[in-house]
Amino acid sequence: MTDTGAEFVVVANRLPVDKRVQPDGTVTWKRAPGGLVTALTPTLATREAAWVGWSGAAASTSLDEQGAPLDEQPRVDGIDIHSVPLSSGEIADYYEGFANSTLWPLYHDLLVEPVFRHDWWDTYVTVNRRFAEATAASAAQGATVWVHDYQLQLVPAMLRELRPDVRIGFFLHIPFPSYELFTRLPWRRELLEGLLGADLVGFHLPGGAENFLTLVRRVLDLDTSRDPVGVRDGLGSITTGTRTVRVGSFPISINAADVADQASKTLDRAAQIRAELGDPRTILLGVDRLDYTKGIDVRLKGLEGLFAAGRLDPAETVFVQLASPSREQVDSYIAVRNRIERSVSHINGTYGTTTSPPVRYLLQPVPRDELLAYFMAADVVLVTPLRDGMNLVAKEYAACRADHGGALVLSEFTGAAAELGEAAYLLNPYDDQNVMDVIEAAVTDDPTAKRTRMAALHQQVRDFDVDLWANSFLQSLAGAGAANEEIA
Ligand SMILES: O=P(O)(O)OC[C@H]1O[C@H](O[C@H]2O[C@H](CO)[C@@H](O)[C@H](O)[C@H]2O)[C@H](O)[C@@H](O)[C@@H]1O
Ligand SMILES: Nc1ccn([C@@H]2O[C@H](COP(=O)(O)OP(=O)(O)O)[C@@H](O)[C@H]2O)c(=O)n1
Repeated sequence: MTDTGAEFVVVANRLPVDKRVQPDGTVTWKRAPGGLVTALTPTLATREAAWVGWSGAAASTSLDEQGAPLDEQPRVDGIDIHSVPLSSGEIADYYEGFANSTLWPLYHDLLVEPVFRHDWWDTYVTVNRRFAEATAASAAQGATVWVHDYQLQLVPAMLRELRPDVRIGFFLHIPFPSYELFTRLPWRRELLEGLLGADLVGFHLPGGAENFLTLVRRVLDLDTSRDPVGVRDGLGSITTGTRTVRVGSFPISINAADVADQASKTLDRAAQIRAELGDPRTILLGVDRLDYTKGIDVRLKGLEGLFAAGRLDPAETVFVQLASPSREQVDSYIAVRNRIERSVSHINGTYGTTTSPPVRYLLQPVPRDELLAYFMAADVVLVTPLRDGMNLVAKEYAACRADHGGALVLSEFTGAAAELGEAAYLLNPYDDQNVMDVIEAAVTDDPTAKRTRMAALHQQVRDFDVDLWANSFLQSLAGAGAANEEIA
């Protein structure tokens, strides 16, 4: 960062770097691979950029050899990192509590009962203020600030108060609920007012944008546009005081060319995986954070039903579930893990042999290359969420399969279904029969029909990639910010 601050600032709950504290107390920071940092790499590379976020660990009080606090503001790969410290109590109340036990289930259609606690809300306000203050301190005069996701919905208004000169964009990565669900929140006004500090509020889908416009109109009694919101176009608008807040739909994507290129280098490993799994006729694959929204139990139940009915042969089928541990202290995550593990062991106990269990389940992070090799080995990838903002796994699989092999089973309740729904094998995860029918069709369908579908999926993700997402959001933000600055 220059003395006067960064011209482009990303604010997200997570930092794009991993902090490692060695036994001798030395600290190193390494770039962490992740969707958001990959998405923003080209933008970050062309400007003086900063990233404000949390390291993922409780704040340490470690000191260096001279007794000074360890550096929490390193520069990594040209990005100024501003680490926002959280105590273990704040992690419990802000991250595990309000973000992931209140907002996450509420915004994901009440898949589990949200918990409403005023003490969690108070910590959410405190932590959002800390993020806003760190951002205000790191942004140059007139900078562009892009705030991300449900953990930080109060930051836009807090930042606007501290720094009226900056352009503020906000993007929500998860679904945005209807009036009926959102208004359960005791803090509904505060959250909407928090978001209205932005010049542009973005969602994956037009439906989320339209829910937001309705809520602002009905809860805050503000004037809003009423026309349908388009994709990357046809923005909605809200008039608040002297400013206009623009509202839009910007479906996130991936760097498809890069994923295809990396995947093409994993073919030997993919063949080896197939052999290690016993060279079955069909390899089915699931790749998810272990989250109750992802419908891992839905696909296990579908598979069990197909084995039980003799529609799939467990001796010729292997289902690999790669699950990465997530939010492990939260009760609903502990419960879904127990459900999944019971189901895996029931299926293997009933339909397996001692040498060939039909389900292979891993609960640990998998290196990127290995993950891509699994995508190349899979005959069918099962993406079966009960609700999901986008789902990048579906897009990554489509990007990998430049060979037009494989098949994608995709839940209607993902954001990705809006773009991939025509060529994927689309299912309703709430309909047991449909889940079985669609998985069976994806396994047994005519190979030419499958190749046609995969060719269309691959082309879709190549045409609508992550640069388009970032550029279209930032262009709309520039327009919205400039219009507000003219009025001011
Ligand atoms: O940071 P965590 O608590 O470990 O959770 C990981 C991320 O999960 C969520 O991802 C969402 O964003 C994806 C990209 O837009 C989208 O494809 C997916 O549907 C969403 O669930 C969350 O929104 C992030 O903030 C978390 O960092
Ligand atoms: N075992 C796993 C599971 C997911 N992932 C990655 O985590 C990301 C998940 O993104 P997503 O949009 O599908 O879902 P969220 O976990 O962001 O809700 C993808 O980039 C996956 O490739 C992984 O690296 N290892």
